[in-house]
Amino acid sequence: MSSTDGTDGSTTELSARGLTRTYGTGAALVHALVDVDLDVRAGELVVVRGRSGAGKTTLLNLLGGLDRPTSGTVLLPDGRELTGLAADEVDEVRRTRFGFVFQGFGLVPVLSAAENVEVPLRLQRVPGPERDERVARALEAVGLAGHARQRPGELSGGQQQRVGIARALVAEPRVLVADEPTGQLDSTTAAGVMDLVVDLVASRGIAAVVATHDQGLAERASRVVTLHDGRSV
Ligand SMILES: Nc1ncnc2c1ncn2[C@@H]1O[C@H](COP(=O)(O)OP(=O)(O)OP(=O)(O)O)[C@@H](O)[C@H]1O
Repeated sequence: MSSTDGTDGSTTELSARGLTRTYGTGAALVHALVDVDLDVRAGELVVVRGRSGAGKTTLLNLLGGLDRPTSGTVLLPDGRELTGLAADEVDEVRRTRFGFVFQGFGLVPVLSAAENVEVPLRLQRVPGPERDERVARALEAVGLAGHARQRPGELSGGQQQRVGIARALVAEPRVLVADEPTGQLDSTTAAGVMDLVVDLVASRGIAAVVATHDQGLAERASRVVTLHDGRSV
């Protein structure tokens, strides 16, 4: 079941209301995120910008169910509140609905590119032959068909992040959450990875939330959210 309340009939994949996250107490209290509302629809690329410490990672972690807000909610299209689910239900939602891409790639160094991409499918207990086929397709989609057997240490930074993107997309998530995915890449390589993200969002109709300082990506976004001291401005 899914709600279709976008003006073009697209599904609202995530709906955040009044998201607030504080850390610490007393004099050490930090207002990392304050009263943020955000809808992310299928086929949309939402870019989150803001200076270091503005709250970008905090927002992405709450949207992706990696952290819980101090107050506020994140609603899923089936009507459930992600922020109100038990830990095992959140894990299930993360496995089946989300793909994550990280600044540091997050690949397992002793596994080949293909084995890294395979991890989410193993977690979902997808049978072996189907896993192989889907991994091959995912690597091909990110332009790495010929690199399946190489380990991360044998790949360039841009290639490693492409493996990270293939891993995020192999289980066909509805939402891609990427926290500064090109933060460790030179500008030319970063542009290639961003092109890939834009293409994949458009061709697969997934929703993407990307925290980045990349001006080029912001210009191609469906929407830009700018955070300042935890507030959307
Ligand atoms: N676990 C934590 N405990 C205490 N304070 C935290 C914690 N995590 C984040 N903060 C604080 O919350 C604020 C927002 O941090 P956040 O990491 O979301 O910012 P950011 O915009 O992602 O920054 P960057 O661009 O440097 O990654 C900062 O003031 C940070 O110091």
